[in-house]
Amino acid sequence: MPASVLIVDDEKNILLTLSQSLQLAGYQTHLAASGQVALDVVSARPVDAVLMDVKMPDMDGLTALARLTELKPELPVIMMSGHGTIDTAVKATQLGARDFLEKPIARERLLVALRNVLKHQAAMEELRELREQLGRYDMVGSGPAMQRIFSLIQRTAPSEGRVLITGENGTGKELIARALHQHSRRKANPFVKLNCAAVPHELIESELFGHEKGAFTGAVSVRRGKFELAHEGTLFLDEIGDMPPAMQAKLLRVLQEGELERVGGAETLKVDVRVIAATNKNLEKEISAGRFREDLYYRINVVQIHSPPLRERREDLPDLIGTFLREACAKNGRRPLTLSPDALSVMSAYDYPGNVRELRNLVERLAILCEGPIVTRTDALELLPRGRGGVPPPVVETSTAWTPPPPTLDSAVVAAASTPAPALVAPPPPLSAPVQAGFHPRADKTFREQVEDAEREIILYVLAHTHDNVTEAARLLDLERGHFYKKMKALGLRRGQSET
Ligand SMILES: Nc1ncnc2c1ncn2[C@@H]1O[C@H](COP(=O)(O)OP(=O)(O)OP(=O)(O)O)[C@@H](O)[C@H]1O
Repeated sequence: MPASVLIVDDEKNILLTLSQSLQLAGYQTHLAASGQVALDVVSARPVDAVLMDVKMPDMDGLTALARLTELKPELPVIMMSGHGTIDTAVKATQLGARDFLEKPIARERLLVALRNVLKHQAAMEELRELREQLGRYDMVGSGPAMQRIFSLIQRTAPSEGRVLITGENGTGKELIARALHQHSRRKANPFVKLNCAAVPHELIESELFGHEKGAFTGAVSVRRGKFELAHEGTLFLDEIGDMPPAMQAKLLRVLQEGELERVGGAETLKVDVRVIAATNKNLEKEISAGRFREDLYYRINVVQIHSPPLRERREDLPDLIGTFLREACAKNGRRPLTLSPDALSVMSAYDYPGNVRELRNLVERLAILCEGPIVTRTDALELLPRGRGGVPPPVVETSTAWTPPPPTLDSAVVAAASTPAPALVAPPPPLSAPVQAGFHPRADKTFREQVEDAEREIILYVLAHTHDNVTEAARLLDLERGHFYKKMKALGLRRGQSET
């Protein structure tokens, strides 16, 4: 769609000349002979940029500029004047104008200014989108379920096929949708999301299709809907099972014909959008209950990706916890925490009814509250809600130690593209460390001896984790290197013991 520019000037000749120049350069133009008309146009039509004269009768350009920025803060405005003084230019910039052109305006100068503001606008939108997505693209997990998901993403993303993502809340459905978009041919275009459960039923139509000014009470200006905003990109319809039946019929029409009308509008708009839908409901049951249209189900369910609950893929827990712990420590400005194997087994036994979202929150809480450099079994037990999910296992001797997180989706997809082998992500070998960080009171030892045993275990564990790197081990335990050596000596420890 060509960008549309609103030109505002009380001189008809100027309006026509500028309009002609812009149309020749491929822009769509709207004309307004006064500030008030400009405000009306902007609230009635989608406009991408405004070119406005400063000196106009009735409402001068600077007043109109102030009102415009109030109405549409993101809309770029270029001011122009034949009597331009530095003062006016400064004032215009303070009021939010993106550029200031002096009349008579050379065509080239005008086109450059316009290109710049539109480019800047697009970059800002991209940045906003990127910020929103930051940290949400990397999909962690290397177990069979995640490998199946990676493989489906890899095969489905480049196609135009609609995808239905199913799974409980917090299992990563949105991440999968974003990954599909990121690895599709549409990735340079918008990814737009609508959560059908979060919008009141009476507003969902205007959210999806947009509305004209005055279409209903509160429609004070024209608004593009999510379909229009996602043109040439991807529209992610989250919680589609909550879409009201009347809307399901309208959605079906857009999916079949690629056409829609804004609410209250007569013009038919063509849209090119790939729809990805997600639900935590069983849509087949919803169809049997008469709450979901069968024909819509078949339209959206070309490929189905199921994201299993976390309790059914516990093998991903070490990677997820490791990644979240690293992120949370960095975010909260603290040194990386190390998770003891016993803390990991406590955390692995819990059921996570809120799935990965709950795990992420719990780990962030750990990164804030845990006092020592190592997360112990006690820390983990204190963290988990009581009476829900799995029972923490008894303390057992374990050699399961820290495993670094595997590659993220990006590298996994690349790897899979060059190697058709079934394993998209090869989990790194576990570190073999004879570790036991739990505490068992013993009658045959003094308190001092038991403290020393515990110190010995911690030091051996950290040495195993750092492959016997004493400097790194001391850093992890927050000890001076010299002090750490002394401690090892006092406890009868030497390097190399941790590997045995
Ligand atoms: N495999 C994963 N790797 C890393 N983070 C993940 C993974 N899966 C989910 N998450 C994180 O868990 C949180 C919830 O994920 P997301 O919003 O994608 O779930 P959802 O299934 O769409 O949830 P809802 O159904 O409630 O909308 C996010 O913070 C996301 O980054």
